[in-house]
Formats: sequence, C-alpha cells, structure tokens
Amino acid sequence: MRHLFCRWYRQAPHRSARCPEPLAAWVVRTGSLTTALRRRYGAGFGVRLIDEGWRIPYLDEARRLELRPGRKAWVREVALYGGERPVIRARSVIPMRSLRGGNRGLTRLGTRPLGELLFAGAGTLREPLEIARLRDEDWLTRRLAADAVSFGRSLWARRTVHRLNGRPLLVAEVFLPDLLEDWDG
Ligand SMILES: C=C(O[C@@H]1C=C(C(=O)O)C=C[C@H]1O)C(=O)O
Repeated sequence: MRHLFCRWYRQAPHRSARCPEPLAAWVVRTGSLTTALRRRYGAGFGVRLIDEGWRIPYLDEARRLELRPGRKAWVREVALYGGERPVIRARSVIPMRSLRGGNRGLTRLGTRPLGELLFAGAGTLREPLEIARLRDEDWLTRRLAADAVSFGRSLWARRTVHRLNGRPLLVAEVFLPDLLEDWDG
C-alpha cells in the first residue's frame, strides 16, 4: 500500500481539524509533554527507546527540515508510557549540523526524555505546531502506530521544529488511544 504524506494543519485543531476536545488539550499543549505526563502518571511515566541512529529521514521530514533528500540524520523513536501502556509514540529527526554547538548530548539520551533537554533552559525556541488527523495509510501511522489503528479510532499527531541552541530538530508525536483511558480531564 502506498504510504501517504500526513496532511498537517497550522491552525489549532479544535477549529480547523475537529480534534475532539479532551485530546485537543494534549495536542496543542505548548509546554513539555514529558512534564505533563510525569504530572499525570508520576512514577508510572517512562520512556522506552524503540530505535536510535543514523537514518535517512522520510521525504516529509526532510522537506520540513530543508534537508537534501537521502541525507542521513540522527533519528530517535520512543514510546512514552503511562503505567503499563504506551500513550505517546514520538519520532525525532536531528540533522547532522544540529548536533554541533553543545547539542551532542542528543545522541546519548537513551531512556532520558528528549523534553528534559528541550525544555531545560532558555536555549530552545519552537516553531508553530502542526497538527494532523492520521489516516491508516499515512506513513507516520504505519511507522509509529500501526498497532493502534486496529482500535478503529482516529489518531492525531503533531510535529514541531524545535531550535536547540539555534539548531533545528523535528519532533513528531502520535497520541495513542490509551492516553484518554479513564481520562478525568
Ligand atoms: C519534546 C518532548 O520530549 C518528549 C520525549 C521524546 C523523547 O524522549 O524522544 C520525544 C518527544 C516528546 O514526547 C516533550 O517532553 O515535550
């Protein structure tokens, strides 16, 4: 099956893309997801490293980072857990040039949340959020949440270009159905 590009929106999801309200609060959150998940799950929060290394980004990612297609970047994929269940799947793409200038720690994170670096000091800026309602055939769905598609519910994702010490990295997050299980708002 041909994998489609995600249709990213720049507007807030509840206006333009009809993201259901309880989820929209997570999707448009401007602070650290790590901090929010820790607040919600406490010691039940954890990061499971799925893959990390020099990879060729998808064309969608290369374009957003203005990278030459086919040029490798440092790619990190994780699942963020709330208790026993994954609630977020994340994929970060870090161009080679972004690993300079004090950013070398980005390749040595392991199970330390990326958000701890990105939201640590004043050294990070972020570009506007992009939101997507994922379709089963979108490459991001297939890559990060193929198992969640069987729930038959729409999956939502967001992506942001963060600038750590002025250097860009793309972070995409898919919000899994379990994030809203026993949601009390
Ligand atoms: C960007 C953040 O970091 C989170 C942790 C990530 C990781 O450890 O790879 C990736 C994306 C985020 O869900 C955040 O906390 O907002």
